Amino acid sequence: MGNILEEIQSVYSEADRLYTQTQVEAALDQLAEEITAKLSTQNPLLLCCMVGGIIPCGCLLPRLDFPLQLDYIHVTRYQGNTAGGTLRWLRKPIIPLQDRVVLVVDDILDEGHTLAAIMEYCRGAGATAYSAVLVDKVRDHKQGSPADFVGLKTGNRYLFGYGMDYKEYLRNAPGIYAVKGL
Ligand SMILES: O=P(O)(O)OC[C@H]1O[C@H](OP(=O)(O)OP(=O)(O)O)[C@H](O)[C@@H]1O
Ligand code: HPA
Repeated sequence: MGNILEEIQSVYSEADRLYTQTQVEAALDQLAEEITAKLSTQNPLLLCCMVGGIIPCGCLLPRLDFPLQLDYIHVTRYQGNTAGGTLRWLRKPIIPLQDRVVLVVDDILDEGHTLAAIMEYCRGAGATAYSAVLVDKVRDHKQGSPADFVGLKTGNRYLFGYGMDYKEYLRNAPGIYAVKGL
């Protein structure tokens, strides 16, 4: 246990901070404005993608001052690793999606596999589905469509903070950071 905590501390202290907390909060304000303009009269169902979506979704909710419902979905392909693998479906939403406007909220769009699968699932269940991500990582090969609402863009580095983890730690880091060397 000692070793992992030392590793986390050293990753944190050596990381590059790409966006400060103030910058992320400003991006969340902007994201919420765009979502409000598009969905405030649509009685949307927000789907928080666990685990990383919990912070962006939790930050957005009080900024979305109109009627909406909240449920969550849990699909994972990184499982504490810094490279993605196969998708594992751990939890589907309980609230029916048929004929609903759904907004899927996640922390990051990276290779795109996770969001593409979730959007396909939502549309297959009869929803009109939109997506919102706090971070869109700019990279060559992306699966699926771009997100409908994007907070911030980054280069192709391994990130943590505001929901994004390094080995399941550092989701709570108050800013968006890139791991040194990754
Ligand atoms: O665009 P992709 O390359 O598919 O990666 C993006 C997904 O990866 C992360 O989830 P992860 O599987 O790590 O689960 P977590 O939310 O529990 O960290 C992140 O929260 C996104 O859902
Ligand atoms: O850069 C990342 N950081 C954390 N989790 C992720 N899931 C996909 N890409 C990332």
